Amino acid sequence: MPCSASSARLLPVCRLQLSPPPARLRSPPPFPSASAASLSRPLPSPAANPRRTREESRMAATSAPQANGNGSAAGVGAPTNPMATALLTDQYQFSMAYAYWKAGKHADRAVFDLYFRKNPFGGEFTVFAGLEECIKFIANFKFTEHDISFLQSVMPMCEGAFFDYLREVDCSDVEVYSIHEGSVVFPKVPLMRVEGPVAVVQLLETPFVNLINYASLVTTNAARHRHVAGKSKVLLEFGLRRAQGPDGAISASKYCFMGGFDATSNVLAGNLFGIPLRGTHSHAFVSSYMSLDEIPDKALRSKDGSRVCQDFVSLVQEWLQKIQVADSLGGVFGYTNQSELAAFASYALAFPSNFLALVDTYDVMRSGIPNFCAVALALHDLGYKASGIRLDSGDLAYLSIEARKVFCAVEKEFNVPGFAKMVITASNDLNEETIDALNKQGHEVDAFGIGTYLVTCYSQAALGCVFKLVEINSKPRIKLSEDVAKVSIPCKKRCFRLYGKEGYPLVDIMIRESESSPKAGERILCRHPFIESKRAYVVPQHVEELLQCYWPGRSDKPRAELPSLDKIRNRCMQQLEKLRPDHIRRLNPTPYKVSVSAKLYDFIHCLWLNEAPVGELQ
Ligand SMILES: Nc1ncnc2c1ncn2[C@@H]1O[C@H](COP(=O)(O)OP(=O)(O)OP(=O)(O)O)[C@@H](O)[C@H]1O
Ligand SMILES: O=P(O)(O)OC[C@H]1O[C@H](OP(=O)(O)OP(=O)(O)O)[C@H](O)[C@@H]1O
Ligand SMILES: O=C(O)c1cccnc1
Ligand SMILES: [Mg+2]
Repeated sequence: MPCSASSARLLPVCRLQLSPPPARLRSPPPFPSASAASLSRPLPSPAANPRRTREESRMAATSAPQANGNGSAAGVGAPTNPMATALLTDQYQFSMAYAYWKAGKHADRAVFDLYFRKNPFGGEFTVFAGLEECIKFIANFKFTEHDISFLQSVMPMCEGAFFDYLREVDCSDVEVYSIHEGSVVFPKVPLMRVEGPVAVVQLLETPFVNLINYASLVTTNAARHRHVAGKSKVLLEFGLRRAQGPDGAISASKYCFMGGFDATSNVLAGNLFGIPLRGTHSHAFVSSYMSLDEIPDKALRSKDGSRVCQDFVSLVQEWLQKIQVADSLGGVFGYTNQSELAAFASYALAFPSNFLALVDTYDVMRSGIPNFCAVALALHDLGYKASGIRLDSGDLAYLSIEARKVFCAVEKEFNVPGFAKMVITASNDLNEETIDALNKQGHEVDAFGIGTYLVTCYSQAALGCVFKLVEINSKPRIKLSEDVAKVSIPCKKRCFRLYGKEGYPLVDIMIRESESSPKAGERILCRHPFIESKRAYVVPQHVEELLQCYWPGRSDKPRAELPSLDKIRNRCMQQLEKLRPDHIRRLNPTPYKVSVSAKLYDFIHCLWLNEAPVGELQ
């Protein structure tokens, strides 16, 4: 607890014994939960400063300068991060491009699959994100003269004509087929299939994997936090200060919103993507005040404008006295910290319609809560409705329950309808586990502010997406490994999600491009790609083709539109709701089935035998 020279005056003194102080993190006494209405309260309108709607943000991005005509023609705009340019790749991609070129192989038609091998966070689902940024990346893919000079300087061994070739390279002959962004996805199924001249697609490997990896990881993390918190809670992303640099922070804000968060504290993300902005205030604001004398203008006009209270601070003090002597509050509130009261009163004068106080700077129950109630009741006299409190330390279950008890008592004692439903926001190193623990203990938190664990994906550092060659010049290719999980699934494939009678997805199936699609009502054999004994007949009620054309290159396929962030978020929410609950539960979730057709199964194993040299025992 912070302490100043004048601590004797500042420290709250407890007159009567409060309910026993909690042993750290012990289970609290039970208390009825807040009504549904308090939990489903709509988000207050976003920050008052001019901000773009999500649609305007998209339009602005769409009109961003284009590096080449192709991107412009596609009208998809520039990547969010201006560092996402053609040089943002690993050096070995250029080495390979040169070797392909030297061998006259650079224009060979290659097909690569982008997929991951294992769901993150010990779960059995992943949310796919980052597609829009990949499409923006290829729409703008072009080497500038500056890039070419740099490449010449670092690859002096390469023939000059190679750089003339690079000057002409763009993604106009590349095709990208992708699962819709925001979809729930599973290991081994291609999230994207990228086709094109092998040298060019090879250059795309690193940036594509980079743009998908963290995006999908953090979206999944956000979706997991949403799942554990439940639909009715407000989730605020507070990670900017803790994220891995500005790009990590901006990406986190965008993708946490996609994964089900309601708002962010990150102002630039609000501006770029139209994500609702939310925020409270910090401890510094509270501790910057020393006394009530620091408030020069104490006047506050009533909400309806009909009258002016000349001394709002005195009104607050009157209310504090009433709280201190109120019988129904059990006379538990003694002397509160007056510098905290000054900070709250001052904040209320600045934001009378959105008053929210951080109540844990000195002592939550002995000072923060009564001071908050005094200011909130004074605001109520003038027709305003306070928003609530934020708890940022201590036992959040216990404190939220105790705070709610006080709000209920105040509502009754002073006949202030709605006071009991004051929003309680909690923050402080929250994550899936702590929210789960709070749920198990019982709590009265309405909104969670989550930073570090969410945006750094603390419990898993990377998703581990890979980009593997599956076909070249129409010849299927395979990558073998001692570890079966790492053997790639060859061939240009089409992928389908088969839904069962109850509307849940049953299994994803990959088939060779030449095979006919699975059809609703028709029985199909689904085989585990590598384990012979694992197979099942499925009669789907509904069949969904997963890979859609998002970048047609020179083909005449229609291009799927990139949806708005809101639409992607809705897709994510809906897909998670459609998934069988045992696939998303936290403890021992059931793996979702991923399969191949009988033909593809046979082909994989035939190619495997062909490519694997037969060992010889001596
Ligand atoms: N009832 C609870 N059950 C489980 N975990 C909780 C509960 N209440 C709080 N926590 C978590 O316990 C941890 C408390 O951390 P710590 O002891 O460092 O913080 P504090 O002392 O309360 O706050 P600070 O150090 O910021 O003053 C946080 O991660 C918080 O989210
Ligand atoms: O805890 P996180 O999930 O990362 O959420 C963000 C945190 O950032 C702020 O305080 P900060 O951590 O900067 O200071 P504090 O811990 O001393 O409050 C805020 O009060 C949260 O506690
Ligand atoms: O607005 C807040 O309360 C906030 C924002 C960022 C980090 N911690 C808290
Ligand atoms: Mg902290």
